[in-house]
Amino acid sequence: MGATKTSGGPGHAAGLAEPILEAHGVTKSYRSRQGDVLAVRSIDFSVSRGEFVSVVGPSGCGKTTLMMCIAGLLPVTGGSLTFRGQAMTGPQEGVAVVFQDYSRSLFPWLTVEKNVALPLRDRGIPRADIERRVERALEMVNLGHAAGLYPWQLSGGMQQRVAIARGLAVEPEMLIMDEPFASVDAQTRANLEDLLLEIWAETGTTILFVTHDIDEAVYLSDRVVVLSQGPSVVVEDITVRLDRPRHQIDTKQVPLFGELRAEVFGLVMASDRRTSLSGEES
Ligand SMILES: Nc1ncnc2c1ncn2[C@@H]1O[C@H](COP(=O)(O)OP(=O)(O)OP(=O)(O)O)[C@@H](O)[C@H]1O
Repeated sequence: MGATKTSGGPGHAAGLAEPILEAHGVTKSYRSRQGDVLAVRSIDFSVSRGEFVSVVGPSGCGKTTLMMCIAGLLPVTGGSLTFRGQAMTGPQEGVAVVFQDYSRSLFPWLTVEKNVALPLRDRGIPRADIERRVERALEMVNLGHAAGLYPWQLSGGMQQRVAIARGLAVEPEMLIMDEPFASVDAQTRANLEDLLLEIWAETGTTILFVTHDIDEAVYLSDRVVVLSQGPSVVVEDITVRLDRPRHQIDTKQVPLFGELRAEVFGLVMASDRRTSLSGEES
């Protein structure tokens, strides 16, 4: 299965041009005892329906902050965010979030199926519908057999699959994933990446994915958005024209994969270096 310079996948089907998310001049600062901390300076980018977009940038540049704003969990300080053309003022029905730390996001006293059902109960979804959605979401992450187990009876990779199932059960139009595979070993990570690509192809859900891993960003995405050192701006928005479906070995051997990887790596390093040379923290 060779990967070439052509594109494919749900994000490249008809309708790609329709933006589901738009960020215009998004600014976010935090109040602290030492004064205001500007985390995000002015972010402009958009995501089309069905796209898989990764966000990378130096540590502390404001990736999580930006995702929290896009999820509607933090108010922006300036600029605007629109989801499906409507200004966002808080959490959206059609958006689900999966965080890195599954050990803190799953409730140990609830079974796997109850953990997955939780956000559906919060949304007042009828019981029969909840059962159907939980079953389907667990099947999608190959955990149908584990519905009655507790999180502490599962491996790290399985727990992260439960967290993904919980996001999928909401049947979101957009799934935000903040370093979801950072806490698992390399082999599990590769398996989870491929599982996520299969789910994306099957559901057509728009995915906004934060990662520190540049190979992962290039491997998974239609586009990689590179942020500067914080307070962040978008320094580059790179289109990944690698064939789909992708393959852990074959895709990574294609020259274009290496070129894209080097380009993204260079941008992140340059941004980091500019900051350390100037001695600026923000
Ligand atoms: N609640 C908060 N109060 C004050 N400052 C904060 C708060 N949360 C984050 N920050 C600051 O905002 C900046 C961006 O943090 P953020 O966690 O969004 O970056 P990040 O790119 O996700 O980091 P990493 O890559 O290390 O996970 C940092 O300077 C951080 O110290």
